[in-house]
Amino acid sequence: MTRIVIMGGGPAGYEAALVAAQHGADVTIVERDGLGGACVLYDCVPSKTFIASSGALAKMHDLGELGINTDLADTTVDLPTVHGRVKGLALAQSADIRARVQREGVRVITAQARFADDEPGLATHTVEVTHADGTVESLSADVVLIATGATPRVLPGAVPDGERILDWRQLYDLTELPEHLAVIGSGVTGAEFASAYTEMGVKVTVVSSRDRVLPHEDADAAAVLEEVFTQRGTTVAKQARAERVERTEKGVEVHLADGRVIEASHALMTVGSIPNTADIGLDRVGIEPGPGGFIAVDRVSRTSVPGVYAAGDCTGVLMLASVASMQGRIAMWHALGEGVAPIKLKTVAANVFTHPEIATVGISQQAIDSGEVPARTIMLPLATNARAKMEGLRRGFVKLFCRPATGVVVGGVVVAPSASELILPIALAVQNQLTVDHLALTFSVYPSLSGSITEAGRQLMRHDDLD
Ligand SMILES: Cc1cc2nc3c(=O)[nH]c(=O)nc-3n(C[C@H](O)[C@H](O)[C@H](O)COP(=O)(O)OP(=O)(O)OC[C@H]3O[C@@H](n4cnc5c(N)ncnc54)[C@H](O)[C@@H]3O)c2cc1C
Ligand SMILES: NC(=O)c1ccc[n+]([C@@H]2O[C@H](COP(=O)([O-])OP(=O)(O)OC[C@H]3O[C@@H](n4cnc5c(N)ncnc54)[C@H](O)[C@@H]3O)[C@@H](O)[C@H]2O)c1
Repeated sequence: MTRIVIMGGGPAGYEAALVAAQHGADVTIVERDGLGGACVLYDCVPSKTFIASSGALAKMHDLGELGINTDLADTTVDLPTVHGRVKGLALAQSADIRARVQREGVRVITAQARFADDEPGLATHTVEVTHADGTVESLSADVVLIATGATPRVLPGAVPDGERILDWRQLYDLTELPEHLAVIGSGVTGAEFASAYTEMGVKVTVVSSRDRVLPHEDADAAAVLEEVFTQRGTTVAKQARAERVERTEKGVEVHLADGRVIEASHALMTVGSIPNTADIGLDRVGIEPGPGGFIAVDRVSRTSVPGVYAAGDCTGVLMLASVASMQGRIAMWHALGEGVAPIKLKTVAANVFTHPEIATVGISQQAIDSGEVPARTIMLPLATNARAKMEGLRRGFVKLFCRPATGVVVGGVVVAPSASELILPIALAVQNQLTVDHLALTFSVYPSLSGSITEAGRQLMRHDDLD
């Protein structure tokens, strides 16, 4: 029986464990915290639960237009209940995952894991496991999966103190909403929290080191979000690199590299994550971490060392829970000799959970505009969609991209309140190489937002294509 040890019990680790157990391997997960990993306990799940509450408030802002009068001044946020719900759901989901993997026969050890091979190049690997009480156990493995995830990056001049200078994992310990939150970093994490706290009625200033929010996302989508921010009174400081954050009597001062100073009551640091690869004994197996400490893997999650695989955020390959899970499963299928297709990153669907949401799949507009990928494109504003008008939605759009000659769908973007749900038909088309004709001829419900997707397909149909 193949002995598999998995370091880390996040989506990469636990999904891998389920696959390996299903294929009859002897599987152990070593997780120092709780199953579900940082994803379930501190990052993805808590943030989306918090956003569910802020989203409920966001909807109330727009009710007046639909003829429903609400007194927003009378609406209050019961923060202990919101935070209690965030933490409770995370713990419950972690417990569910633990029960599920244990039901499948996986051994779960709550401890810190590191490689302890006597020398690199051995066929059997040794994983040393240190329990909280200091006792040490040694595990032999034919295959090891490194799935240790990542941790918030700390700027030396802005070390989180859990009171005024916070990382996103400390937010749910606040007893009151911040009066004025400076969000440092405008990547996906920063944008999501800036949007959520804005909806919660908090004054927010986003500190973006670039010329816009969401520098890695679709530029038109980012522009919509900036419009919403402006409308709701959220400020975006652009070309603003935070050098340090100092505590003052009343709150914090964010000192920017160009000399500007932003005052706020709290600072939320969202300046990225670093992989948890520094203290896991990589040198004992002969793995040299790449730039930033990430572990290089191929498309079936192999590292440079036989018998050692890596998956998830510690590899730096699209830091998404869905990608981590798929990398973990692929590693196990490969290790156990099952037929496996290498991961295809061009088909990954992702969503930014702002209001409105921004969902993307496949080739980006930027790759098309730069000439890297030839494609025909269409952008339909939601304002032209009958259902959107009924719902009072003025912002947002559907973009669809297809190959010039064949009409095969290669990507798309949806900006809408439920973009995370609406992106699926486009993702299905990209994954299965469907054409714009397939979308065009599909019945969508009338009236519906998804009607804009089939309409985009119709507008990209070209019978006179000679290329
Ligand atoms: C605020 C935020 C929101 C996000 N929202 C989304 C989202 O909506 N959708 C999405 O797809 N992705 C989201 N992500 C990304 C997603 O959380 C990560 O991609 C995902 O957690 C990666 O899973 P993983 O298994 O690689 O690592 P993790 O979830 O980080 O799990 C790794 C686990 O390994 C443990 N570990 C580390 N070292 C050791 C060791 N030596 N021994 C034992 N255990 C160890 C850690 O304690 C941790 O529990 C979000 C990220 C952030 C920061
Ligand atoms: N909804 C989701 O799926 C979701 C949510 C959150 C995060 N994630 C994923 O997690 C990964 C990390 O995202 P992230 O947003 O946490 O990190 P990131 O690295 O993508 O963004 C951090 C941003 O902070 C900026 N920055 C760094 N130092 C700065 C400074 N001193 N001053 C001002 N700005 C500074 C960087 O330029 C960058 O734009 C991404 O791959 C993302 O897709 C996904």
